[in-house]
Amino acid sequence: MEQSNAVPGGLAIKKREDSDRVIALCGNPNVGKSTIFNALTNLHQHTGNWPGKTVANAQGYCRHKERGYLLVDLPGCYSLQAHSAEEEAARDFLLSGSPDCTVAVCDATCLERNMNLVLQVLELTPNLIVCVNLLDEAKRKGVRVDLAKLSELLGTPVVGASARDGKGLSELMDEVEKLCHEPKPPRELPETDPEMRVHQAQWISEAAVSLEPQNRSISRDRKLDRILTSPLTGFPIMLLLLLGIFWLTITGANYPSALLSEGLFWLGDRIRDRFIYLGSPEWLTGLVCDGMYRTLSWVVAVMLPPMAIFFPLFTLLEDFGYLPRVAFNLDRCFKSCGACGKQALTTCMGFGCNAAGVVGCRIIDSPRERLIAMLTNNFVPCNGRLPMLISLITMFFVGAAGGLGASVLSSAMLVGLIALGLLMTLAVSKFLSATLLKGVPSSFTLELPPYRRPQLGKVIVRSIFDRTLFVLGRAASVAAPAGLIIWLLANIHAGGDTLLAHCAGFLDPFARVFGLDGVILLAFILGLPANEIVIPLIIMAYLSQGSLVELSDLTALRSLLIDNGWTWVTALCVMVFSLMHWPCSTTCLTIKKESGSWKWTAAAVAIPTVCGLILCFLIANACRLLGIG
Ligand SMILES: Nc1nc2c(ncn2[C@@H]2O[C@H](COP(=O)(O)OP(=O)(O)OP(=O)(O)O)[C@@H](O)[C@H]2O)c(=O)[nH]1
Ligand SMILES: [Mg+2]
Repeated sequence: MEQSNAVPGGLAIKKREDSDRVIALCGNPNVGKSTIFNALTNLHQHTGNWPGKTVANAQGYCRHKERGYLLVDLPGCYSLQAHSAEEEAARDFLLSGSPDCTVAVCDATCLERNMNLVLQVLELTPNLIVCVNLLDEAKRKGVRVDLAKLSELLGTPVVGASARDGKGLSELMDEVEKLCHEPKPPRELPETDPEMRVHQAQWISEAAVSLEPQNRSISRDRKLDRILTSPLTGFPIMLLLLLGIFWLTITGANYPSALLSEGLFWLGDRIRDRFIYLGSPEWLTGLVCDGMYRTLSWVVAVMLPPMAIFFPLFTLLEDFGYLPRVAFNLDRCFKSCGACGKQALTTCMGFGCNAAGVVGCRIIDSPRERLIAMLTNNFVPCNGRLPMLISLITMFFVGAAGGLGASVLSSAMLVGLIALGLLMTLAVSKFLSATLLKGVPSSFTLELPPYRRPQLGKVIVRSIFDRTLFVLGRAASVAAPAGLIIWLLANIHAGGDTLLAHCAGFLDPFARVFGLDGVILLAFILGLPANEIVIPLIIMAYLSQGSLVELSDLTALRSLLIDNGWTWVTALCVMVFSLMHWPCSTTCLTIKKESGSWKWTAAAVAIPTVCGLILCFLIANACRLLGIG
């Protein structure tokens, strides 16, 4: 049986059975709540080494000793006096009284700061378990926590854990079971005044924590911070790291991409033979094999390898704790444009997926700055657009010949494009904060988390299965129907010409003003559900118009594009337009949901599109005037 009841905090609790117990996981940001939640529920909440990843309550189911538990992962908060939307979500859920038991997750390396929240929750409910997490890190830093003493002082069960290695979780669930099935009677605790609580927290943690004198890892963190966040070295290192990531992505993806497309096309031919053998009518063979299957193969071959390399590399940096340092470096730039430095974090999330970046904007407290961050998130290319940019750079600017020089040049061009996107983000943020969204930038404190050694194997597996295959699945589910539409457009005749020719012809004069053509613009329009399918659609459309060539590699693709009138100027305009045009439909719907307004959603569509069109117009016409391209 499934039972559902809405509770404050924006979450409808869905129990499988009446006897299921509800467990809330609360705690300061970045202490490992979602890691514990994922380990117990086998779900995939976003984890990473920076505060503020979880922005809304999430729930998952787990069984322990034949009993069912519903776990609720709450956004991190420092206190129950909610200052931001996600703190409010956490507080409302705890105050609603629906959890049977609350687990307060603490960071063993800085217990004192965590104690404040623990004491506040304790005033709210006696059914509390304190989970002291990150014990492995504490050990490395010479911090020792006396768990028994802590339990005695707090009067609640205390469990130690290293959640990332799965240690202590079974003990935690044992305590949860005990507490859920023998709940403590409510006790009347007077509400402590905040200053008293601070002293109490200090006193408790001093009594329970002992420090070994030498502490090399803290001084190592400081040294590293001095290099990574200094005004002199911070920016060049950021650019070099980005260059390195793209270089690895481009060089690493080349060979598997070619292999995949060869394999998939070979399979396509076999499927076609089978269709013919079974006597399928020509239109059906064309529809399935040339329309749906081909588009799908292109999406898989072009997207899978770069994504399978880019995502793990990016996640490694995220888990290492580099992203907040990027935010720190870019803070001054964003602030001088009237926006919030935390926007750097949401911009980074946009690299994975713009919709995720938009949801992540909840970490920005001021509504004005949050809106600016949402409206400009699309200026960073998401993973659906990166492979397209990479293949165009390879085909038109570097040559598919390969070699170290070529791949470094490709990466440098990509970094240049991303720098352009970032510049546009800043320029548009400045424009918005001077016009429609006037205001003074608010100050914020962004905690720089300790550097953590990422778990290489786990990161690779997690980013391939959780992220790459998810994004690919979404793209593929759109690619097949889009392939079908383009095939139908290319094969249904009206008035002596195909529908595709009519549509492309209609758009052509307008598109040419901006250095594009009708087919390209049509592909961008049909690519609204997912950017990944734009290039496959362009290929399909050109192929259906002319002779059918076997497109086994980028050289063949380049000839196809050149045969259809492309020059490097066209490629440049397509790249710029890909960087700056309307967000995909998922991102648009997310912006509507987050901003609650169709007006701002329309602005989020119009702003990048207008910027892209202006830039393309300038590029195309400057080249035309100068007689180049
Ligand atoms: N060394 C170590 N790292 C851990 C442990 N538990 C979690 N982490 C890492 O700590 C970071 C933060 O973990 P999350 O689970 O995302 O933290 P959270 O409390 O959900 O964070 P927010 O949602 O931002 O409040 C991640 O990089 C984890 O891999 C642990 O026991 N040991
Ligand atoms: Mg979390």
